[in-house]
Amino acid sequence: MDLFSSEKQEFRLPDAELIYFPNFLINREADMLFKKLKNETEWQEDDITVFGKTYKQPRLTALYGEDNQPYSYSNITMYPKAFTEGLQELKSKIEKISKETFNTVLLNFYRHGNDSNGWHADNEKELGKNPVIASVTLGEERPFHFKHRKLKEEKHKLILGHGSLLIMKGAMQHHWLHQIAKTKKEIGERVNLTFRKLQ
Ligand SMILES: O=C(O)CCC(=O)C(=O)O
Ligand SMILES: [Fe+2]
Repeated sequence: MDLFSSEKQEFRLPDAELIYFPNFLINREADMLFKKLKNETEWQEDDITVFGKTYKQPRLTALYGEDNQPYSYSNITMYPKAFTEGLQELKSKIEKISKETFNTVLLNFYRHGNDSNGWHADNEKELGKNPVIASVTLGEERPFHFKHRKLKEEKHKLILGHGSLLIMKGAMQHHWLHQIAKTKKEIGERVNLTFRKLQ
């Protein structure tokens, strides 16, 4: 029996459901997966255009999916590679604990503290009405900031640790924004996976 993976924190928030499993993966498993994903993922470095100016996206990304449906966000269109066995295994484990299903995973590789993911919501049309997003963290822990679009006092931070799983669901992607901010601290690498369901 895995005592750790059943430990669960549920956050009561207006217009959102947030569930956190700090020890979703045991350390040894998380260490192995971090190395494997860091080395074997087909990472890409995309350009983003903001107000007519083009920048390098401040992190590496990769998309894997069960079918060939492309995924577009922030003026970037990504074409999925086929799920690997390792990703498939992780997906099954998440589906079991969350009782949800997923068909796509977007991976982010934060190389250092200057890599980030700016304020956004995962509210693309193809994710359906109330997207369920399952987010796994490996490697360096980073704070995950989230704030309500209208209720200004609703601004929070959750430290996402190595081997953790965060589920965002309900109306969260309509009413809240989230980010991984840059930091000047000397920190290590982090791999994040967000499992999603494209309709
Ligand atoms: O790196 C994270 O924890 C968040 C990633 C994220 O928000 C995204 O890929 O949409
Ligand atoms: Fe996101």
